Amino acid sequence: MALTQMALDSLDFDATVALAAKVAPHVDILEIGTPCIKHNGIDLLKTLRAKFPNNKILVDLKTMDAGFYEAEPFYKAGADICTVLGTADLGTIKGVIDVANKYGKEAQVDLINVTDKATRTQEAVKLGAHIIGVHTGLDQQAAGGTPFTDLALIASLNTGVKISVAGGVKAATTAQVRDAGATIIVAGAAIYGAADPAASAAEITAIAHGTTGGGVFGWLKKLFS
Ligand SMILES: O=C([C@H](O)CO)[C@H](O)[C@H](O)COP(=O)(O)O
Repeated sequence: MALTQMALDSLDFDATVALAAKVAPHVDILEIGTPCIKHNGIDLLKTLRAKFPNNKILVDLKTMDAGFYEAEPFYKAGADICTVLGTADLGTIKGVIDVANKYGKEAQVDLINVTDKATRTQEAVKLGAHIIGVHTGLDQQAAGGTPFTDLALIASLNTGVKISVAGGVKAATTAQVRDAGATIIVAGAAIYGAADPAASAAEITAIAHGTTGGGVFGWLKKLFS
């Protein structure tokens, strides 16, 4: 069983709110992606927080400095999770963890572009990170990257801390990611690029939650639908 997170990566405020309305009933967490939060700012978080009280909201700040100072307004405005870059100084990572704890929320350390992912994960866990983010970014995906090898490495550490996985995950790979140890499965393009985003989100969540197989079962279901 893993939770699902839908990455809202549009730059358009109204289109983001409209897409969130379609997918919110079918996912656990709404993510305001980095380009989206940079373009639209904290007002978008306030709008989504008010409209979707039943979803957790992750704000993908990818903070690189001034962790406590940068993340605090977002937790105050209703974010459940903010991200901080694993490449940042340990003091920055600690700042986001500290402010998350101040508000009873969670901090996610994103391993994108971290060279020694095992060591940084252990350091982040020691600082009290709530979630480790295994992440193959959009540019890395364009060069053929996938998150599977990194996921196997981080899962093998058995830290006991939640693992979020992002990087081109789709319905066909959700079961693989779930079974490899993901606690949170992120999907962006697979949902917003689908003809029916709500149906795509529901399919991915059913597999992540384990209420449908996604493997042979999912394949047979598709064959006969
Ligand atoms: O975090 C992301 C990226 O860095 C831009 O903010 C994406 O939201 C994340 O990669 C999930 O999107 P997909 O890879 O399209 O599933």
